[in-house]
Amino acid sequence: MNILDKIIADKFKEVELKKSLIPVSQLENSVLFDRKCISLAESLKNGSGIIAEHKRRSPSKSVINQSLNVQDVVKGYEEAEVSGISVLTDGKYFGGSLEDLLYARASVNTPLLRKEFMVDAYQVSEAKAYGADAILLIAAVLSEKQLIYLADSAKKLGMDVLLEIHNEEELQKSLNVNADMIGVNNRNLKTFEVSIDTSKRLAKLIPNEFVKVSESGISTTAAITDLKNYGFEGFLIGENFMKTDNPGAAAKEFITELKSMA
Ligand SMILES: O=P(O)(O)OC[C@@H](O)[C@@H](O)c1c[nH]c2ccccc12
Repeated sequence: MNILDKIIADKFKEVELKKSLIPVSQLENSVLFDRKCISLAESLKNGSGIIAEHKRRSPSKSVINQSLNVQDVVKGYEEAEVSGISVLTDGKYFGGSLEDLLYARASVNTPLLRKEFMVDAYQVSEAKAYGADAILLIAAVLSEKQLIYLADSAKKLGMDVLLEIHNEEELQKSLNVNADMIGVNNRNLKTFEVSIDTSKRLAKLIPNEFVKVSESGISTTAAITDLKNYGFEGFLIGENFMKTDNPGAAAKEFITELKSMA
């Protein structure tokens, strides 16, 4: 079993357990469930295009930063004028939680992406109840049918959908999904290999109705300029900011540099 298979197997168990503890009706009755979402896709088009991520650790890097407070991090990101903030909610492999998402929501108005391994519509309802504006769907772990169903579930609740692919085959099964954005993950989740060329190769195959997002392994403003030439409007950056003592300040410096290049 590769790491992705392990994560998904654990996720199925986790979701079943949660369903037995908190019925979906309880999620639907929560305060944030009726909150109007802010579109992440629109925000990307109108701003810096940076989606900054809150990520404490990952299977590929182990510890990135365990000593920060999520509220400070997201406030810093908002001050830096990021277009969106991604909050990892997986506990076992990434050290995140739904509480992180809730605290983030209480701290900022910037669109929030729930970064999670979605396998069940229950998690889509959770995302809404804990304040997300958008969800991630990973084509590598879902069938076309599941992708369509989960995306429709999110759209019904007013959330945007970022659909993640990393090869041609995954793009093929994504074309009929009601997603707002297609994200090319430069990191292969099975081998952890990172190559920005993956984004460049797949860019021309992605229909224009989707906002194009490049994910992972981005650490320079030059990479962004390069990716913009391939039609990308969104750039998901985690480790490059989170490895510093002050991710907000790092994001601010990065975005200031980006602006000076435009
Ligand atoms: O830290 P990086 O290399 O900047 O990557 C951020 C983000 O793209 C990455 O965390 C990610 C992309 N897709 C995912 C799916 C699940 C978990 C994590 C991810």
